[in-house]
Amino acid sequence: MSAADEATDRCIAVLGAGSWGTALAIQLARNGNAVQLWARDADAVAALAADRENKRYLPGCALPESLTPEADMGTAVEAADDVLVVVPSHALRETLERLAPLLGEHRRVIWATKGLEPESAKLPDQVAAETLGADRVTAVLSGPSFAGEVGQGMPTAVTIASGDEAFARDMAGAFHDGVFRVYTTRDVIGVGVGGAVKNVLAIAVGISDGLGYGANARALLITRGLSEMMRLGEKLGGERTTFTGMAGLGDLLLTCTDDQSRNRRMGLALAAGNDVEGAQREIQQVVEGVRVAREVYRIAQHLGVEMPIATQAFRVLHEDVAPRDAVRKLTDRPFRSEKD
Ligand SMILES: NC(=O)C1=CN([C@@H]2O[C@H](COP(=O)(O)OP(=O)(O)OC[C@H]3O[C@@H](n4cnc5c(N)ncnc54)[C@H](OP(=O)(O)O)[C@@H]3O)[C@@H](O)[C@H]2O)C=CC1
Ligand SMILES: O=C(CO)COP(=O)(O)O
Repeated sequence: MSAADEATDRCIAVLGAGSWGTALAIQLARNGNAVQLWARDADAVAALAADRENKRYLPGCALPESLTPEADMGTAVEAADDVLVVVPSHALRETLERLAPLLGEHRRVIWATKGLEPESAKLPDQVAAETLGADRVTAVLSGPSFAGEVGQGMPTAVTIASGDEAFARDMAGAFHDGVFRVYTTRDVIGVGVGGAVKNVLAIAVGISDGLGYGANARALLITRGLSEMMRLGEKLGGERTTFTGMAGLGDLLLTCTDDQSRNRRMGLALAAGNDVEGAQREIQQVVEGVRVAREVYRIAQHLGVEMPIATQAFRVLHEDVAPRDAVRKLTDRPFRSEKD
């Protein structure tokens, strides 16, 4: 009997019905969980219920029967044992503030958001502690996982990080099946930093590829980008091994090298001469790296962490530096030890 045939009694509320929220909700439902899928827009919820598909964000992936679209957050949470939040990082605080009074004592919260809070540069776990209270049991899901492939049931592996090992194991069990693998760790900070910084680096690689700089430059940017991620991540308290795992190198490789990535496509569009707003309108989904680049630049400056690739991505995105000049700034740097 496959995991999908084994219905569990567990119900999970998924808050956010964009591409990733819908794909994760489908995976949970396929794996025998009841799912309440909440979106903020009642018309979008009605369309999900009528079409049994998310035509706007995840076309071609049928919603399993055990997945119920729901327009009222209170109703979705009331029916659920635990809650999965999948909104963009700029919407995380307001979503958790709405969620906090609905949680009761026992419900635990996991998010799959990858980014930093605009202006404060806080990681999602800091935003969660401030809005839900430091005692709330929480976790983060991250790793190399395009929504479309998860929606189609293609093999994927992710990491779930939590200070509460029982919650990490429970959520891993809710998701894990023959094609969707879950690893667990306690390193919430490292997983959060990996998921945020890779977005910015994917924009940088998209710019380089879009300018036609080739495979050597791509390998350079990914490898040295990983060093930047590690430098910042360790300074913030993440563990080195996390950055060579699924939520670090795994997601960095995926996002930098495949055109399913919206961040990579942003870089390609900038290299082709588009501006950020025009590219964002074309892509029509969240491009986390645009805002996150500003926050990564801010904390790197504040902490004195050298991040030349992320800095040049920030300058192209927010200071009107031409893509070609930004890449030249990187290649013009003096030679140095590879260990630095
Ligand atoms: N897509 C992917 O492959 C993956 C995405 N992620 C991460 O998941 C997070 C969500 O991204 P993703 O689903 O891809 O984004 P999408 O652009 O596909 O969808 C965004 C969703 O968030 C909703 N939303 C936006 N603002 C708010 C708000 N203020 N309150 C409530 N809902 C809001 C949108 O609703 P509306 O339509 O009403 O605007 C929409 O449903 C991001 O941090 C992303 O990095 C992680 C792994 C894979
Ligand atoms: O996080 C992702 C894959 O792991 C999705 O990447 P993009 O947001 O760049 O599309």
